[in-house]
Amino acid sequence: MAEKSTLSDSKSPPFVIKTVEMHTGGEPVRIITEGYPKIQGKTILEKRAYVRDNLDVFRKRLMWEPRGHYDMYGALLVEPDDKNADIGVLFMDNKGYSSMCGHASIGLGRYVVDKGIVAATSPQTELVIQCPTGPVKMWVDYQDGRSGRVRFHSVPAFVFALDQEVDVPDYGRVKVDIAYGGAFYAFLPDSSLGLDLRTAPVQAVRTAATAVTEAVKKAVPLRHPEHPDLAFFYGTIITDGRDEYDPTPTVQTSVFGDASVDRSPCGSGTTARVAVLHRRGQIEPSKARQFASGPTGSVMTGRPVRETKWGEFDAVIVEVAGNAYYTGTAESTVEPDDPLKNGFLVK
Ligand SMILES: O=C(O)[C@H]1NCC[C@@H]1O
Repeated sequence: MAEKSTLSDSKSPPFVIKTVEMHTGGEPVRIITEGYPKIQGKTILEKRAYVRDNLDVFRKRLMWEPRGHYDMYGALLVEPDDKNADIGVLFMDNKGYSSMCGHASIGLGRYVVDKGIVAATSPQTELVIQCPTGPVKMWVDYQDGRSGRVRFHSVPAFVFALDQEVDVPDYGRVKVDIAYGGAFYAFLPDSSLGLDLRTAPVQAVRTAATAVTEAVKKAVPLRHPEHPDLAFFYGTIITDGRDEYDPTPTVQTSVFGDASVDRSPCGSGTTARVAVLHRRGQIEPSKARQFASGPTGSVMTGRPVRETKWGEFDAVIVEVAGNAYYTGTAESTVEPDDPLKNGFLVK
């Protein structure tokens, strides 16, 4: 990387990182477009490990305050090593680097088309994004020179455990379903935590979901069909318990990373939840279900498309769709003598 764009602590100006800012259903997507140091590694998982082990200060500077905020989310474009992919992406949040992110992928779908990284075709443009979890195929609506709604098929989603019992301090013994939708999530209804998603303050949901996450992490060793690096537990999604098909949205709040609250319905979580609903016979390919975010009410749709296998797991390809919008651009800078230049979080 050119000296000029390093975020180094050396004397003068030089640090400038450019970003395009979007949101999907209210959840921020900070797309890093210029100024990141060179990322080493052949495979996308090697690149993810490289940024985690060598460049984490850049994540903190862009995700944390004062340039970001507690619940900020970012996407870093990288060279794909999958020859069928149009771009590669690493995801970042307040804690680290996830393996798949639906809301960010929806934003990226538009960005890739609008930037001309993939030539736009009407009525929709097809593209593939290589995520750490694997390839995500996308269709971006494109009409009259404008990109719009985005649909994606992530890697096969699978149920890891149904009705897994865990002891959650302060909440008691609860049953969770655990599923993979590009990342591992636990699901449980609000009623089993003594909450009502429609009225509970977001802080109460954040606290309860985080307690479940900690309990599941302690109690349940995960297995990923291909990579031990992907066998990490990402978050807990509290639902309104309305699992049986209904044309009105079912509400869910996803709490992931370091107790970050998703403003969107959570695309990877929706993928995982559809796998659970499919396993329980509660959703059909012909009837997409609407999933609404607890904090904002924004909606994504999800439906199972076809059954498949991934390693030892019965799996399903899930289609999720949603809308992302641009909110601006930014150039982030650092002054070497700023005592808070590396970012901070106020909890
Ligand atoms: O849409 C998603 O998949 C996510 N949103 C923030 C955390 C998850 O990755």
